[in-house]
Amino acid sequence: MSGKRNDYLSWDEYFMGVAMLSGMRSKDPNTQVGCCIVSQDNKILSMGYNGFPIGCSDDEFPWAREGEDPLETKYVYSTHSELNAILNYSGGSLAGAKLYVTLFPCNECAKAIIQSGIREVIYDCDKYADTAGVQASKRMMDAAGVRYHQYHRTNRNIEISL
Ligand SMILES: O=c1[nH]c(=O)n([C@H]2C[C@H](O)[C@@H](COP(=O)(O)O)O2)cc1CO
Ligand SMILES: [Zn+2]
Repeated sequence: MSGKRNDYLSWDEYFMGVAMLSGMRSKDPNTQVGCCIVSQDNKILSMGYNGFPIGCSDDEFPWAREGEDPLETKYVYSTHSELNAILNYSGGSLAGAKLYVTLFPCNECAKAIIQSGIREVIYDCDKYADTAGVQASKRMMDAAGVRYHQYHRTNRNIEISL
C-alpha cells in the first residue's frame, strides 16, 4: 500500500515561501520585502509587499535611496510589506495571528504589529539589525510580549514555471 508523499512543504516553508513570492511583486529596485499573516490554525489571512500607496504611481514617485531632497527619495512614500499586509486584511481581528516576513520589521511596523494583536513574528533576513529602528522594534516587541524568531532555512529549491 502506498503512503503519503514525504517531500511536501512544511508549514514554515509554505508561509515563508508565500511571503517571498509576495515580495516578488515589489517594484523597489534595492530591497523587495514580502509578508504573509497566518492564523493560529495555519490559515493565510493576508499578504503584502513594499510599495507606494494606491494612486501614487510607481513610475512618477521616486525609488532613489539618497538625495539632497528627502521628497525625492522612496523613504517618505513607501508602505512597508508588514503594514500593507495588516491594512489589506478586511476580515476583522488579527489578534493571536503569526506574521511571516522576509525582512525584520522596522519600529513603525512593530507598532502596527503590536497594536493589531499579532503575537508572533517569523523573519528571514535581519540586515538592518544595527539600526536604531530595528533595535527599537525589538525593544517594543519584547515589552509587548510579541515573540520573534528567525526562519530556519531548509535550502529547498522550488521551481515554478509560469
Ligand atoms: O520592515 C521593513 N519592511 C519593508 O517593507 N521595508 C521596505 C521599505 C523600502 O521599500 C525597502 C528598504 O529599502 P532599502 O533597503 O533600500 O533601504 O524595504 C523596509 C523595512 C525595514 O526593516
Ligand atoms: Zn516597517
